[in-house]
Amino acid sequence: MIHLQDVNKSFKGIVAVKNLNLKVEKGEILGLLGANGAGKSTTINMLLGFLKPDSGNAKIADVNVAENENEARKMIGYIPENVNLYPYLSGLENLDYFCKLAGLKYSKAVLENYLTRCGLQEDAHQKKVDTYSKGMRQKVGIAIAYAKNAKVYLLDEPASGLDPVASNELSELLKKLALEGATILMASHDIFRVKEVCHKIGILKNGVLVKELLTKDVSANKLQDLYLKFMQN
Ligand SMILES: Nc1ncnc2c1ncn2[C@@H]1O[C@H](COP(=O)(O)OP(=O)(O)OP(=O)(O)O)[C@@H](O)[C@H]1O
Repeated sequence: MIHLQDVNKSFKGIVAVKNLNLKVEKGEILGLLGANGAGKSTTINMLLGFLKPDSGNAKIADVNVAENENEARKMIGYIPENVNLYPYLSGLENLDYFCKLAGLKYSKAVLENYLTRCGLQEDAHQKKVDTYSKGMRQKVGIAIAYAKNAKVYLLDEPASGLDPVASNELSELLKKLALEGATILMASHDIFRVKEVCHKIGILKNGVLVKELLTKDVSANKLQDLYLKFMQN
Protein backbone atom coordinates (compact mmCIF):
# COMPACT_ATOMS: atom_id res chain seq x y z
CA MET A 1 0.00 0.00 0.00
CA ILE A 2 2.84 2.38 0.85
CA HIS A 3 5.77 2.09 -1.48
CA LEU A 4 8.87 4.25 -1.68
CA GLN A 5 11.17 3.43 -4.57
CA ASP A 6 14.70 4.87 -4.69
CA VAL A 7 13.49 8.15 -3.27
CA ASN A 8 15.90 11.06 -2.94
CA LYS A 9 15.25 14.50 -1.56
CA SER A 10 17.65 17.34 -0.80
CA PHE A 11 17.15 20.92 0.31
CA LYS A 12 19.75 23.27 -1.18
CA GLY A 13 22.40 20.58 -1.16
CA ILE A 14 21.43 19.17 2.25
CA VAL A 15 20.43 15.54 1.85
CA ALA A 16 17.17 14.84 3.70
CA VAL A 17 16.38 11.40 2.21
CA LYS A 18 18.76 9.22 0.24
CA ASN A 19 17.92 6.19 -1.93
CA LEU A 20 14.99 5.27 0.28
CA ASN A 21 13.21 2.01 -0.47
CA LEU A 22 10.38 1.02 1.80
CA LYS A 23 7.17 -0.98 1.64
CA VAL A 24 4.30 -1.16 4.09
CA GLU A 25 1.59 -3.68 3.26
CA LYS A 26 -2.11 -3.62 4.09
CA GLY A 27 -2.65 -4.38 7.78
CA GLU A 28 0.95 -3.53 8.67
CA ILE A 29 2.32 -0.86 10.97
CA LEU A 30 5.79 0.45 10.22
CA GLY A 31 7.65 2.52 12.78
CA LEU A 32 10.21 4.92 11.39
CA LEU A 33 12.79 5.71 14.05
CA GLY A 34 15.46 8.34 13.76
CA ALA A 35 17.08 11.29 15.49
CA ASN A 36 16.09 14.90 14.80
CA GLY A 37 16.76 15.66 11.16
CA ALA A 38 16.91 12.00 10.12
CA GLY A 39 14.36 12.50 7.33
CA LYS A 40 11.18 11.12 8.90
CA SER A 41 8.96 14.14 8.28
CA THR A 42 10.40 14.64 4.79
CA THR A 43 9.40 11.05 4.01
CA ILE A 44 5.87 11.59 5.29
CA ASN A 45 5.60 14.90 3.43
CA MET A 46 6.54 13.19 0.16
CA LEU A 47 3.84 10.55 0.76
CA LEU A 48 1.37 13.37 1.36
CA GLY A 49 2.42 15.18 -1.79
CA PHE A 50 3.51 18.26 0.19
CA LEU A 51 7.04 17.68 -1.12
CA LYS A 52 8.10 16.16 -4.43
CA PRO A 53 11.00 13.70 -4.51
CA ASP A 54 14.01 14.86 -6.55
CA SER A 55 14.04 11.33 -7.96
CA GLY A 56 12.27 8.05 -7.31
CA ASN A 57 8.62 7.39 -6.55
CA ALA A 58 6.40 7.69 -3.50
CA LYS A 59 3.29 5.58 -4.05
CA ILE A 60 0.08 4.93 -2.19
CA ALA A 61 -1.70 1.82 -3.50
CA ASP A 62 0.16 2.09 -6.81
CA VAL A 63 -0.80 5.74 -7.21
CA ASN A 64 2.29 7.87 -7.73
CA VAL A 65 1.72 10.73 -5.32
CA ALA A 66 3.71 13.29 -7.31
CA GLU A 67 1.65 12.52 -10.43
CA ASN A 68 -1.77 12.16 -8.86
CA GLU A 69 -1.75 13.93 -5.54
CA ASN A 70 -5.52 14.19 -5.13
CA GLU A 71 -6.14 10.52 -5.83
CA ALA A 72 -3.46 9.53 -3.33
CA ARG A 73 -4.65 11.94 -0.66
CA LYS A 74 -8.16 10.49 -0.77
CA MET A 75 -6.70 7.31 0.67
CA ILE A 76 -4.63 8.98 3.37
CA GLY A 77 -5.37 9.98 6.94
CA TYR A 78 -2.65 12.28 8.23
CA ILE A 79 -2.22 12.70 11.96
CA PRO A 80 0.41 15.32 12.79
CA GLU A 81 1.97 15.67 16.22
CA ASN A 82 -0.61 18.32 17.07
CA VAL A 83 -3.97 17.71 15.46
CA ASN A 84 -5.50 21.01 14.33
CA LEU A 85 -9.15 21.29 15.24
CA TYR A 86 -11.54 24.18 15.77
CA PRO A 87 -11.23 24.87 19.52
CA TYR A 88 -14.70 26.38 19.95
CA LEU A 89 -16.45 23.50 18.28
CA SER A 90 -17.04 20.17 20.00
CA GLY A 91 -15.33 16.96 18.90
CA LEU A 92 -18.59 15.94 17.27
CA GLU A 93 -18.93 19.26 15.43
CA ASN A 94 -15.32 19.10 14.25
CA LEU A 95 -15.84 15.60 12.91
CA ASP A 96 -19.06 16.64 11.19
CA TYR A 97 -17.36 19.71 9.68
CA PHE A 98 -14.35 17.85 8.30
CA CYS A 99 -16.54 15.07 6.92
CA LYS A 100 -18.75 17.61 5.16
CA LEU A 101 -15.64 19.25 3.68
CA ALA A 102 -14.85 15.84 2.21
CA GLY A 103 -18.39 15.60 0.85
CA LEU A 104 -19.56 13.13 3.49
CA LYS A 105 -22.75 13.74 5.40
CA TYR A 106 -23.32 11.41 8.34
CA SER A 107 -26.09 11.33 10.93
CA LYS A 108 -25.25 12.32 14.49
CA ALA A 109 -25.48 8.68 15.56
CA VAL A 110 -22.97 7.60 12.93
CA LEU A 111 -20.57 10.43 13.84
CA GLU A 112 -20.84 9.52 17.52
CA ASN A 113 -20.12 5.92 16.64
CA TYR A 114 -16.91 6.96 14.84
CA LEU A 115 -15.77 8.96 17.86
CA THR A 116 -16.54 6.10 20.23
CA ARG A 117 -14.75 3.60 18.03
CA CYS A 118 -11.71 5.85 18.08
CA GLY A 119 -11.78 5.86 21.87
CA LEU A 120 -13.25 9.27 22.68
CA GLN A 121 -15.41 8.82 25.77
CA GLU A 122 -19.05 9.66 25.17
CA ASP A 123 -19.34 12.48 27.72
CA ALA A 124 -16.66 14.37 25.76
CA HIS A 125 -18.32 14.23 22.34
CA GLN A 126 -20.23 17.48 22.81
CA LYS A 127 -17.65 19.37 24.84
CA LYS A 128 -15.58 22.06 23.17
CA VAL A 129 -12.24 20.90 21.87
CA ASP A 130 -10.40 23.59 23.85
CA THR A 131 -11.18 21.54 26.95
CA TYR A 132 -9.62 18.39 25.43
CA SER A 133 -6.27 16.85 26.23
CA LYS A 134 -3.78 16.23 23.44
CA GLY A 135 -4.73 12.55 23.42
CA MET A 136 -8.41 13.40 23.00
CA ARG A 137 -7.65 15.70 20.07
CA GLN A 138 -5.68 12.93 18.47
CA LYS A 139 -8.62 10.57 18.81
CA VAL A 140 -10.79 13.10 16.97
CA GLY A 141 -8.06 13.43 14.31
CA ILE A 142 -8.05 9.67 13.84
CA ALA A 143 -11.86 9.58 13.84
CA ILE A 144 -11.83 12.11 10.97
CA ALA A 145 -9.50 9.86 8.97
CA TYR A 146 -11.55 6.81 9.91
CA ALA A 147 -14.84 8.42 8.91
CA LYS A 148 -13.26 9.37 5.57
CA ASN A 149 -12.43 5.69 5.14
CA ALA A 150 -8.68 6.24 5.01
CA LYS A 151 -6.74 3.23 3.82
CA VAL A 152 -3.38 4.61 4.88
CA TYR A 153 -2.55 6.43 8.11
CA LEU A 154 0.56 8.59 8.30
CA LEU A 155 1.43 9.70 11.80
CA ASP A 156 4.25 12.08 12.67
CA GLU A 157 5.39 11.70 16.28
CA PRO A 158 1.90 10.73 17.42
CA ALA A 159 2.83 9.76 20.97
CA SER A 160 5.01 12.71 21.82
CA GLY A 161 3.66 14.62 24.79
CA LEU A 162 1.04 12.02 25.63
CA ASP A 163 0.85 10.63 29.15
CA PRO A 164 1.38 6.86 29.44
CA VAL A 165 -2.34 6.06 29.55
CA ALA A 166 -3.11 8.18 26.47
CA SER A 167 -0.08 6.79 24.70
CA ASN A 168 -1.21 3.26 25.44
CA GLU A 169 -4.73 4.02 24.22
CA LEU A 170 -3.26 5.37 21.00
CA SER A 171 -1.24 2.17 20.55
CA GLU A 172 -4.33 0.04 21.01
CA LEU A 173 -6.28 2.15 18.54
CA LEU A 174 -3.56 1.87 15.90
CA LYS A 175 -3.40 -1.90 16.36
CA LYS A 176 -7.18 -2.08 15.95
CA LEU A 177 -7.06 -0.02 12.75
CA ALA A 178 -4.34 -2.29 11.35
CA LEU A 179 -6.40 -5.36 12.21
CA GLU A 180 -9.26 -3.80 10.26
CA GLY A 181 -6.91 -3.52 7.25
CA ALA A 182 -5.33 -0.09 7.55
CA THR A 183 -1.75 0.48 6.44
CA ILE A 184 0.10 2.61 8.97
CA LEU A 185 3.39 4.45 8.97
CA MET A 186 4.39 6.26 12.14
CA ALA A 187 7.48 8.37 12.64
CA SER A 188 8.71 8.34 16.19
CA HIS A 189 11.56 8.89 18.62
CA ASP A 190 10.03 6.44 21.04
CA ILE A 191 11.77 3.07 20.74
CA PHE A 192 9.56 1.34 23.28
CA ARG A 193 6.30 2.56 21.79
CA VAL A 194 7.43 1.53 18.32
CA LYS A 195 8.43 -1.88 19.62
CA GLU A 196 5.02 -2.27 21.21
CA VAL A 197 2.86 -1.11 18.30
CA CYS A 198 4.68 -1.79 15.04
CA HIS A 199 5.16 -4.94 13.00
CA LYS A 200 8.20 -3.54 11.22
CA ILE A 201 10.79 -0.98 12.16
CA GLY A 202 13.01 1.17 9.98
CA ILE A 203 15.90 3.16 11.39
CA LEU A 204 16.77 6.33 9.47
CA LYS A 205 20.06 8.11 9.89
CA ASN A 206 20.93 11.23 7.89
CA GLY A 207 18.25 10.29 5.36
CA VAL A 208 19.50 6.74 4.90
CA LEU A 209 17.55 3.68 5.97
CA VAL A 210 20.35 2.01 7.90
CA LYS A 211 18.30 -0.88 9.25
CA GLU A 212 14.95 -2.54 8.63
CA LEU A 213 13.74 -5.30 10.93
CA LEU A 214 10.70 -7.19 12.10
CA THR A 215 9.60 -6.27 15.60
CA LYS A 216 9.06 -9.89 16.56
CA ASP A 217 12.75 -10.58 15.98
CA VAL A 218 14.01 -8.11 18.54
CA SER A 219 13.45 -7.35 22.25
CA ALA A 220 12.92 -3.76 23.39
CA ASN A 221 16.34 -3.70 25.02
CA LYS A 222 18.03 -5.12 21.96
CA LEU A 223 16.26 -2.59 19.78
CA GLN A 224 17.47 0.19 22.02
CA ASP A 225 21.06 -1.09 21.85
CA LEU A 226 20.83 -1.40 18.10
CA TYR A 227 19.40 2.09 17.73
CA LEU A 228 22.06 3.65 19.94
CA LYS A 229 24.77 1.81 18.06
CA PHE A 230 23.54 3.20 14.74
CA MET A 231 23.26 6.70 16.17
CA GLN A 232 26.80 6.63 17.55
CA ASN A 233 28.54 5.25 14.45
N1 LIG B 1 11.78 22.75 4.09
C1 LIG B 1 13.07 22.49 4.36
N2 LIG B 1 14.04 23.32 3.98
C2 LIG B 1 15.33 23.06 4.22
N3 LIG B 1 15.76 21.96 4.87
C3 LIG B 1 14.83 21.10 5.30
C4 LIG B 1 13.44 21.29 5.07
N4 LIG B 1 12.75 20.25 5.62
C5 LIG B 1 13.69 19.44 6.15
N5 LIG B 1 14.92 19.92 5.96
C6 LIG B 1 16.17 19.28 6.37
O1 LIG B 1 16.11 17.94 5.95
C7 LIG B 1 16.65 17.07 6.94
C8 LIG B 1 15.60 16.07 7.38
O2 LIG B 1 14.59 16.76 8.13
P1 LIG B 1 13.25 16.07 8.65
O3 LIG B 1 12.40 17.17 9.20
O4 LIG B 1 12.69 15.22 7.59
O5 LIG B 1 13.79 15.14 9.82
P2 LIG B 1 12.99 14.39 10.98
O6 LIG B 1 13.57 13.05 11.09
O7 LIG B 1 11.53 14.49 10.74
O8 LIG B 1 13.39 15.25 12.26
P3 LIG B 1 12.51 15.58 13.60
O9 LIG B 1 12.55 14.34 14.41
O10 LIG B 1 13.30 16.71 14.21
O11 LIG B 1 11.15 15.99 13.16
C9 LIG B 1 17.16 17.98 8.06
O12 LIG B 1 18.51 18.24 7.82
C10 LIG B 1 16.35 19.23 7.88
O13 LIG B 1 17.02 20.36 8.39
